[in-house]
Amino acid sequence: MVDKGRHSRRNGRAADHAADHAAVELRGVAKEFDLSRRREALRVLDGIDLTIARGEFVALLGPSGCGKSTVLRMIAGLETPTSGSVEVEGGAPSALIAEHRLGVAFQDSALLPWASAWDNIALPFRLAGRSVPEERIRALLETVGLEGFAKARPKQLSGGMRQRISIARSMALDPDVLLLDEPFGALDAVTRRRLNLELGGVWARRRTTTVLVTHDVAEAVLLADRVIVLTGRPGSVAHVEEVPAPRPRGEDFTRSHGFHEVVDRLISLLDDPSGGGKP
Ligand SMILES: Nc1ncnc2c1ncn2[C@@H]1O[C@H](COP(=O)(O)OP(=O)(O)OP(=O)(O)O)[C@@H](O)[C@H]1O
Repeated sequence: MVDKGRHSRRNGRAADHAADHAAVELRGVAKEFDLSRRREALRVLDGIDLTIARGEFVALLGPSGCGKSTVLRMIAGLETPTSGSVEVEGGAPSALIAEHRLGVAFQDSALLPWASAWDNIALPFRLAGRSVPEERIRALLETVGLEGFAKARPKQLSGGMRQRISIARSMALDPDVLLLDEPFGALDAVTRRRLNLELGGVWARRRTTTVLVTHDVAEAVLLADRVIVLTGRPGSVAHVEEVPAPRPRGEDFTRSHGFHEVVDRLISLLDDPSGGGKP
């Protein structure tokens, strides 16, 4: 079992101060991209307010291009907001990254092509200057169903298998905040559902604060405490859906009336041509 109190003990008063803060907080965030070919900047996001509590799992849904990945990239410190603020664990994302407390698995997460699955998953330990705990790497390979592929190089694996390595790698250091951008996108439906259930269990037990971008409404409802529907463009929060079921959730939840009711409501919101059914 993971000890979430370790940062409090390690960082003393700094952690006490951070305890006053949400895990992730976006306030009045807008994002514009300057495109040289256009006279006006492209306003991708506007007026995004989002507070994510410690241990909460939030899924971001919305039409293609509404800015979901941009939100995630700002939380990861890979983009800066044009206006507004983004705080992670009470500070700038860069502070969390420097302490190796942020895990990311993005669609395009590059694996080291010359390194084995094992070494790719072990990479965060090496980057953090820590010794590689063999048992942990073995357990992570097993969690993502790749126990027989420890020595395989990325090019010997399918796209879905590479994604699973990225997921395992993002979890390696047991981060405080986990950012996942369509991590299951290249998987077949059966493997996707199996991993949803299995990793959903792991994340719920560890209470890792998680932000997941997905196009799969059922996946969002199965995994998340809250589903945020963004509408475009510029992207803003159109709807917030609380999923009133304790995590971890099993297959019985996916067969329940409550699950299907929420999935149907979200699908009709996303289907609304007026732009995501603003309440
Ligand atoms: N670095 C960039 N430079 C210019 N435009 C960008 C950049 N990054 C994203 N955009 C634009 O911002 C908009 C939102 O992109 P983003 O990837 O955040 O959307 P998304 O909701 O995640 O889309 P999808 O669901 O298709 O992955 C798009 O119009 C995209 O072209």
